[in-house]
Amino acid sequence: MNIETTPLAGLLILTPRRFSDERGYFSESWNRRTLAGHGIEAEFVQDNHSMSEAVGTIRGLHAQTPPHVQTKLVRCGRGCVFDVAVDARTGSPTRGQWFGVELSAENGRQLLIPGGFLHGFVTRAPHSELIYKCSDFYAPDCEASVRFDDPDLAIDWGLGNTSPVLSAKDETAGRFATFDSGVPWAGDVS
Ligand SMILES: Cc1cn([C@H]2C[C@H](O)[C@@H](COP(=O)(O)OP(=O)(O)O[C@H]3O[C@@H](C)C(=O)[C@@H](O)[C@H]3O)O2)c(=O)[nH]c1=O
Repeated sequence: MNIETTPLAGLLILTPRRFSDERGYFSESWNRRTLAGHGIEAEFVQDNHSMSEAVGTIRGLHAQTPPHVQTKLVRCGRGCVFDVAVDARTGSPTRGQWFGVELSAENGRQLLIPGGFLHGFVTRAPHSELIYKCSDFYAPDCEASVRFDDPDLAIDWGLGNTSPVLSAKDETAGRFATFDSGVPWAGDVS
Protein backbone atom coordinates (compact mmCIF):
# COMPACT_ATOMS: atom_id res chain seq x y z
CA MET A 1 0.00 0.00 0.00
CA ASN A 2 1.45 3.30 -1.09
CA ILE A 3 0.12 6.36 0.72
CA GLU A 4 0.61 9.91 -0.54
CA THR A 5 -0.33 13.06 1.32
CA THR A 6 -1.92 16.02 -0.46
CA PRO A 7 -1.82 19.77 0.24
CA LEU A 8 -5.08 19.29 2.20
CA ALA A 9 -4.35 17.68 5.57
CA GLY A 10 -6.13 14.37 6.04
CA LEU A 11 -6.89 13.93 2.33
CA LEU A 12 -4.81 10.96 1.16
CA ILE A 13 -4.13 9.06 -2.06
CA LEU A 14 -3.90 5.32 -1.43
CA THR A 15 -2.56 2.87 -4.01
CA PRO A 16 -2.97 -0.76 -2.96
CA ARG A 17 -0.37 -3.22 -4.21
CA ARG A 18 -1.23 -5.20 -7.33
CA PHE A 19 0.04 -8.74 -7.90
CA SER A 20 0.18 -9.25 -11.65
CA ASP A 21 0.53 -12.56 -13.49
CA GLU A 22 -0.47 -14.04 -16.82
CA ARG A 23 -4.16 -13.92 -15.82
CA GLY A 24 -4.21 -10.27 -14.91
CA TYR A 25 -3.84 -8.90 -11.38
CA PHE A 26 -4.98 -9.37 -7.78
CA SER A 27 -5.33 -6.54 -5.29
CA GLU A 28 -6.74 -6.03 -1.81
CA SER A 29 -8.93 -3.01 -2.54
CA TRP A 30 -9.63 -2.49 1.18
CA ASN A 31 -8.13 -4.05 4.28
CA ARG A 32 -9.11 -2.54 7.63
CA ARG A 33 -5.98 -3.80 9.41
CA THR A 34 -3.64 -2.41 6.74
CA LEU A 35 -5.29 0.99 6.90
CA ALA A 36 -5.29 0.97 10.72
CA GLY A 37 -1.54 0.31 10.53
CA HIS A 38 -1.29 3.65 8.75
CA GLY A 39 -3.48 5.41 11.33
CA ILE A 40 -6.63 5.32 9.18
CA GLU A 41 -9.38 4.19 11.54
CA ALA A 42 -12.59 4.89 9.61
CA GLU A 43 -15.38 2.37 10.27
CA PHE A 44 -17.13 1.88 6.96
CA VAL A 45 -20.81 0.88 6.97
CA GLN A 46 -22.00 1.35 3.38
CA ASP A 47 -20.59 0.70 -0.09
CA ASN A 48 -21.81 2.76 -3.06
CA HIS A 49 -21.46 2.09 -6.76
CA SER A 50 -22.45 4.50 -9.54
CA MET A 51 -22.10 4.31 -13.30
CA SER A 52 -22.09 7.38 -15.52
CA GLU A 53 -22.67 6.78 -19.21
CA ALA A 54 -21.31 9.88 -20.85
CA VAL A 55 -17.86 11.42 -20.76
CA GLY A 56 -18.13 14.80 -19.05
CA THR A 57 -20.70 13.75 -16.46
CA ILE A 58 -20.20 15.58 -13.15
CA ARG A 59 -21.62 14.29 -9.85
CA GLY A 60 -21.11 16.74 -6.99
CA LEU A 61 -20.13 18.59 -5.02
CA HIS A 62 -21.72 16.61 -2.19
CA ALA A 63 -21.35 16.04 1.55
CA GLN A 64 -23.42 14.92 4.51
CA THR A 65 -23.54 17.16 7.58
CA PRO A 66 -23.76 16.15 11.29
CA PRO A 67 -24.90 13.83 12.72
CA HIS A 68 -24.28 11.78 9.55
CA VAL A 69 -20.89 13.03 8.34
CA GLN A 70 -19.17 10.55 6.02
CA THR A 71 -15.55 9.66 5.46
CA LYS A 72 -15.31 8.19 1.93
CA LEU A 73 -12.82 5.84 0.32
CA VAL A 74 -13.27 6.29 -3.41
CA ARG A 75 -11.98 4.29 -6.37
CA CYS A 76 -12.82 3.79 -10.02
CA GLY A 77 -13.78 0.23 -10.99
CA ARG A 78 -14.27 0.89 -14.69
CA GLY A 79 -13.16 3.74 -16.94
CA CYS A 80 -11.61 6.91 -15.58
CA VAL A 81 -12.65 9.94 -13.53
CA PHE A 82 -11.07 13.13 -12.25
CA ASP A 83 -12.00 13.05 -8.58
CA VAL A 84 -12.19 16.27 -6.56
CA ALA A 85 -12.34 17.03 -2.84
CA VAL A 86 -12.89 20.51 -1.38
CA ASP A 87 -11.88 21.34 2.18
CA ALA A 88 -15.00 22.70 3.90
CA ARG A 89 -13.90 22.19 7.53
CA THR A 90 -14.72 25.13 9.74
CA GLY A 91 -11.54 26.95 10.72
CA SER A 92 -9.31 24.93 8.40
CA PRO A 93 -6.34 26.93 7.10
CA THR A 94 -7.07 25.40 3.69
CA ARG A 95 -10.86 25.86 3.75
CA GLY A 96 -12.10 26.55 0.20
CA GLN A 97 -9.13 24.86 -1.47
CA TRP A 98 -9.66 21.89 -3.78
CA PHE A 99 -7.53 18.95 -4.81
CA GLY A 100 -8.13 16.63 -7.76
CA VAL A 101 -6.62 13.34 -8.87
CA GLU A 102 -7.29 10.96 -11.75
CA LEU A 103 -8.71 7.66 -10.55
CA SER A 104 -9.00 4.89 -13.12
CA ALA A 105 -9.57 1.17 -13.30
CA GLU A 106 -6.07 1.03 -14.70
CA ASN A 107 -4.17 3.02 -12.05
CA GLY A 108 -6.06 1.53 -9.05
CA ARG A 109 -5.66 4.74 -7.04
CA GLN A 110 -8.06 5.55 -4.22
CA LEU A 111 -8.86 8.85 -2.55
CA LEU A 112 -9.53 8.90 1.20
CA ILE A 113 -11.82 11.87 1.84
CA PRO A 114 -12.34 12.83 5.50
CA GLY A 115 -15.59 14.21 6.88
CA GLY A 116 -15.97 17.94 6.31
CA PHE A 117 -14.90 17.75 2.68
CA LEU A 118 -17.16 18.15 -0.35
CA HIS A 119 -16.73 15.46 -2.99
CA GLY A 120 -17.37 15.35 -6.72
CA PHE A 121 -16.00 13.89 -9.92
CA VAL A 122 -16.10 14.23 -13.69
CA THR A 123 -15.97 11.21 -15.97
CA ARG A 124 -13.15 10.97 -18.51
CA ALA A 125 -14.29 7.70 -20.13
CA PRO A 126 -17.75 6.37 -21.05
CA HIS A 127 -19.53 4.09 -18.59
CA SER A 128 -17.18 5.00 -15.76
CA GLU A 129 -17.99 3.32 -12.47
CA LEU A 130 -17.22 4.81 -9.07
CA ILE A 131 -17.10 2.49 -6.07
CA TYR A 132 -16.76 3.93 -2.59
CA LYS A 133 -17.00 3.05 1.04
CA CYS A 134 -18.78 5.41 3.46
CA SER A 135 -18.43 5.67 7.24
CA ASP A 136 -22.09 6.58 7.81
CA PHE A 137 -25.38 5.62 6.24
CA TYR A 138 -27.19 7.62 3.58
CA ALA A 139 -29.16 10.36 5.35
CA PRO A 140 -31.16 12.47 2.87
CA ASP A 141 -31.95 15.08 5.55
CA CYS A 142 -28.23 15.72 6.02
CA GLU A 143 -27.32 15.87 2.32
CA ALA A 144 -25.78 19.10 1.06
CA SER A 145 -24.57 20.13 -2.37
CA VAL A 146 -22.49 23.02 -3.65
CA ARG A 147 -22.21 24.21 -7.25
CA PHE A 148 -19.46 22.43 -9.19
CA ASP A 149 -18.71 25.74 -10.95
CA ASP A 150 -18.70 28.01 -7.91
CA PRO A 151 -16.34 30.84 -8.89
CA ASP A 152 -15.03 31.03 -5.32
CA LEU A 153 -13.71 27.47 -5.70
CA ALA A 154 -12.58 27.80 -9.35
CA ILE A 155 -12.21 24.06 -9.86
CA ASP A 156 -10.60 23.14 -13.18
CA TRP A 157 -12.65 20.11 -14.27
CA GLY A 158 -10.73 19.89 -17.55
CA LEU A 159 -13.92 20.31 -19.59
CA GLY A 160 -12.88 23.33 -21.64
CA ASN A 161 -16.03 24.83 -23.15
CA THR A 162 -18.05 21.61 -22.97
CA SER A 163 -21.13 21.65 -20.74
CA PRO A 164 -21.21 18.78 -18.25
CA VAL A 165 -24.05 16.30 -17.80
CA LEU A 166 -25.59 17.10 -14.38
CA SER A 167 -28.48 15.90 -12.21
CA ALA A 168 -31.36 18.30 -11.59
CA LYS A 169 -30.19 18.55 -7.97
CA ASP A 170 -26.66 19.51 -8.96
CA GLU A 171 -27.96 22.09 -11.49
CA THR A 172 -29.52 24.06 -8.62
CA ALA A 173 -26.89 23.56 -5.91
CA GLY A 174 -25.94 26.47 -3.66
CA ARG A 175 -22.79 28.51 -3.18
CA PHE A 176 -19.77 27.47 -1.14
CA ALA A 177 -19.74 30.73 0.85
CA THR A 178 -23.02 29.80 2.57
CA PHE A 179 -22.19 26.12 3.08
CA ASP A 180 -21.51 25.02 6.66
CA SER A 181 -20.10 21.49 6.82
CA GLY A 182 -20.60 21.40 10.60
CA VAL A 183 -17.18 19.76 10.90
CA PRO A 184 -14.54 21.72 12.83
CA TRP A 185 -10.88 21.70 11.81
CA ALA A 186 -9.14 19.25 14.12
CA GLY A 187 -5.54 20.30 13.60
CA ASP A 188 -2.92 18.98 11.22
CA VAL A 189 -3.69 15.28 11.04
CA SER A 190 -1.63 14.36 7.98
C1 LIG B 1 -26.06 8.86 -2.22
C2 LIG B 1 -27.24 7.89 -2.17
C3 LIG B 1 -28.29 8.04 -3.05
N1 LIG B 1 -29.35 7.19 -2.99
C4 LIG B 1 -30.43 7.38 -3.95
C5 LIG B 1 -31.11 8.73 -3.88
C6 LIG B 1 -31.46 9.05 -5.32
O1 LIG B 1 -32.77 8.61 -5.62
C7 LIG B 1 -30.49 8.24 -6.16
C8 LIG B 1 -29.39 9.08 -6.82
O2 LIG B 1 -28.78 9.88 -5.81
P1 LIG B 1 -27.81 11.08 -6.17
O3 LIG B 1 -28.34 11.80 -7.35
O4 LIG B 1 -27.60 11.87 -4.92
O5 LIG B 1 -26.47 10.33 -6.61
P2 LIG B 1 -25.02 10.95 -6.84
O6 LIG B 1 -25.16 12.27 -7.50
O7 LIG B 1 -24.17 9.92 -7.47
O8 LIG B 1 -24.55 11.22 -5.33
C9 LIG B 1 -23.27 10.86 -4.88
O9 LIG B 1 -22.34 11.78 -5.42
C10 LIG B 1 -20.99 11.58 -5.00
C11 LIG B 1 -20.16 12.70 -5.58
C12 LIG B 1 -20.84 11.39 -3.54
O10 LIG B 1 -19.83 11.77 -2.94
C13 LIG B 1 -21.87 10.58 -2.86
O11 LIG B 1 -21.80 10.70 -1.44
C14 LIG B 1 -23.26 10.90 -3.35
O12 LIG B 1 -23.64 12.18 -2.88
O13 LIG B 1 -29.90 7.27 -5.28
C15 LIG B 1 -29.40 6.16 -2.07
O14 LIG B 1 -30.38 5.38 -2.03
N2 LIG B 1 -28.35 5.99 -1.20
C16 LIG B 1 -27.26 6.82 -1.22
O15 LIG B 1 -26.32 6.62 -0.40
